[in-house]
Formats: sequence, structure tokens, C-alpha cells
Amino acid sequence: MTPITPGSTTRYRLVVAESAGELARQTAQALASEIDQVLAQRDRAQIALAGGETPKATYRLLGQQHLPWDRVDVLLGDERWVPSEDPSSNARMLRETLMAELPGSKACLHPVPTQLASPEQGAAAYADLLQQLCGDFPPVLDVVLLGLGDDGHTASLFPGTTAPGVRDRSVTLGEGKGLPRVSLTAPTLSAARRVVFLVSGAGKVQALQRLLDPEESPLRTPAKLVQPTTETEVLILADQEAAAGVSP
Ligand SMILES: O=C(O)[C@H](O)[C@@H](O)[C@H](O)[C@H](O)COP(=O)(O)O
Repeated sequence: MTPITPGSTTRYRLVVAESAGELARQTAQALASEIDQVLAQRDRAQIALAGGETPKATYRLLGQQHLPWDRVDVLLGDERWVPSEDPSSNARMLRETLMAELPGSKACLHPVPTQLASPEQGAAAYADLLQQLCGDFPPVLDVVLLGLGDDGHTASLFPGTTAPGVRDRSVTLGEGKGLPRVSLTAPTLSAARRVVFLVSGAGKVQALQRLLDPEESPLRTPAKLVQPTTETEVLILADQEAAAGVSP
């Protein structure tokens, strides 16, 4: 594993919404616009979406956007290693939000195959899928939507675990919140053409401040490891609660 060095030159654009509801609307619009732009130039779009609680309202609104969803490959930024019907499954959450009804239900969801015998097999299978859809390492996704944990993790790159330091493959094992996980790695997240963070709630104030701090250590805040190689800025969509500690 490559040592993680503090500091980054990543440029962030922070957009603050007045409420959680407005944040969901703005995020759904931003994602729909990004997908639209990709599909104007290519046959298919590959996106990776965050799990957790925050994006649910966004995904319900995104699934109502009139896009050619059958041309959109939806992957997961990370997945808990649980059966697909488990309440903590991110794929289940996507089926119940983004894909709950037309037109979003036409999207091509590619869940992490948690029916396989082990997380190791699941990670290897997901890496093969990413190579098929997005090319050799690092695979290039069109859009990645990421959440931000109050401890500075994103996807399943949790501080104090080995996952953030994995740089030689596209998918890795992780552990967090008491569950084994499969996660896209920092190089894969960084290779995406467009990276969007979605951050909501007072509990994320410190994590967001640290994410925006160029001197913050990725060891303490692994979300800092998402550093787009395409020099594009990272868009951070937050509500006023989460952005309360950010100096104007
Ligand atoms: O599977 C997961 O848990 C997510 O992918 C994870 O990275 C999430 O985005 C953050 O933990 C924020 O979660 P909340 O939105 O629930 O605060």
C-alpha cells in the first residue's frame, strides 16, 4: 500500500442549499444534468452512487427525471456485505428510491454480488464488471456521487482501516459501522470524470470543514483521497446545517 501523504491540490466548489429538501432537489438536478451531458456524447453513461441515508430523497427525485435510463449503468460506490433484501443493503435502498417507479426503474442497476461466497469474491467480480464497463485500471466512471461520514469517511474508506490506502486495484474490502463491505478505491473514485459530494446535517460540520481544508490529513479524513485526476473541481452540495462551520 502506498503511504498516504497529507495535503491536496483538489479544488472544491461548495454550493449551499437552504434546506435538506432544496438540497435533494439541487442534487437531483445536478446529477440529471451530468448524465444528460454524457448521453449527448456517448451511448451509455456509468455512474456510481452513494449509500446511506442522506441521498434517499435525492434518488427519489432523480428517478423522476426524464432521462433515457435504459442507457445508464448504475453502480454502487460501496456496499455492505449483506443479502440483497437486507434493510442495510445499498442496492435495496436504490431499488426502493431511484428505481421505485418509472422512468428511473428503467436504469441498469449493477449491484455488488453479495450472493457470492465471500466479500473477496464479490470485490473481484465487481472489479471485473468495472473493467468491462469503464476500462482498465483505474476504470473511468462518468459521475460519482459520494456521501461524507461524520468521521470523514466516504464510500467505505473508513479512517483507521486499510481500505483508504489501497491504490493498486479498483475495488477493495472494507469494514465500517460493524459490517464487512466492498468499496471502490480512492484511485477509482479519483478517476471519475465528475465527482459530487452530498453532505447534510449538523453532524457533518467538522467533516466538511476538514474536507475543504487543503492541509487536512487523508489519514484522518479519507474523503480527502478523492482527488480527480482530470483536474476538474469537486462539487460539494450541502445544506446550511452542514456548511455552518465553513468560513464564507
Ligand atoms: O454505505 C454507506 O454507508 C455509504 O456509502 C457511506 O459512505 C455514506 O455515504 C456515509 O456513511 C454517509 O452516510 P449518511 O448519508 O447516512 O450520513
